[in-house]
Amino acid sequence: MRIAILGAGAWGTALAINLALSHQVTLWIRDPNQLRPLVAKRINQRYLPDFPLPEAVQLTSELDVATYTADLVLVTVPIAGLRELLLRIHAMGKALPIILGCKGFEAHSSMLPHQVLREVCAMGAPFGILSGPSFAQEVAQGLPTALTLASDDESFTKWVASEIHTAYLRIYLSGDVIGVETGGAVKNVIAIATGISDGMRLGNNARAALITRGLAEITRLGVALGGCKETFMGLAGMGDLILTCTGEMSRNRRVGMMLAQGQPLPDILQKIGHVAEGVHTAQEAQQMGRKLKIEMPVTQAVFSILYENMSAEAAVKKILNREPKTEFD
Ligand SMILES: NC(=O)c1ccc[n+]([C@@H]2O[C@H](COP(=O)([O-])OP(=O)(O)OC[C@H]3O[C@@H](n4cnc5c(N)ncnc54)[C@H](O)[C@@H]3O)[C@@H](O)[C@H]2O)c1
Ligand SMILES: O=P(O)(O)OC[C@H](O)CO
Repeated sequence: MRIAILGAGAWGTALAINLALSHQVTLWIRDPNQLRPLVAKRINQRYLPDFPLPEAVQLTSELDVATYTADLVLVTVPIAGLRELLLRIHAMGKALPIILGCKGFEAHSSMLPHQVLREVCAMGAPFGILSGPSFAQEVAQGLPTALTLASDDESFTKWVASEIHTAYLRIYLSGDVIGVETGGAVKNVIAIATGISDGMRLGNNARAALITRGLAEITRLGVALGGCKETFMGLAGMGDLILTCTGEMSRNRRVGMMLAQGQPLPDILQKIGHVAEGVHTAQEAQQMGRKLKIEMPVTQAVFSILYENMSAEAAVKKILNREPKTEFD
């Protein structure tokens, strides 16, 4: 199969390396200045160093070249670039089957990735969401990884899963697009919270509490948005939450650890040099929680630290001083 991967950050590059084992892969790079060194060295030095691109991966910064003969398009740009990219695809006038790999809510509209897709490309081509616990470096290394592929179209997910699963990449199917996307978006906010907690050396008990109560608020929001409760116990819910809250490779967790050291957010983002989707998603999730009257104390705490100048110490105190309540709503 011919697969176009649109977005040459860590995630797009890792998927290109993995999928090139069994498919013809073209990797689209938005920035021509990033394309030149990639073509010359065949290593994505900025976003995924140490992993050479197999010869089979073709490289281009021309969107029509990348998608011209593609049987499947995998979108791996950050959510901030999703709408612009989809508008460009739409303008080409082709109804391409698309898998979305970004995690977050769109800034200002609070839309999930598939909602942006539906708004921009109402052309009726099937689409799906690929999510779950997956650090790009480990996928590039060929280490075992399990992902969830969600779509309204079961025959489409079955076809895509049969094509993209490999010996080390196992794909589970789901019909719950909203649940899978909400889990992938909000886990990044909770990972910032656990990073803050670990950076403050609040201990293992505090981290376990944040993960568990974080899962409770992700589930409340996801169900209110139309997701299924059980999805949040799966790979795109609890699975990705555990990975991102505990894995040293997580950019969102690292943002939290640096916030705990008192570093200013712009400096942190510059040092990380990659997207940390939880930073913007904290804003959108906090607003949605308020609008839908859903209790999201951990998200609120991260929002207050990021956008309301609240100290991490004050945020911790506020969470702990809440009235006792029953564990399950
Ligand atoms: N890295 C991972 O382990 C991983 C795993 C699963 C999912 N994801 C998701 O994939 C998405 C991309 O993450 P990443 O890790 O590849 O990011 P990254 O920071 O490694 O790379 C970002 C890439 O997107 C490009 N970019 C930045 N702004 C853009 C815009 N406005 N329009 C188009 N392109 C833009 C950059 O040039 C770069 O190529 C995110 O939503 C992330 O949550 C990442
Ligand atoms: O490094 P993070 O925090 O963006 O997390 C990457 C992936 O989403 C983990 O599944």
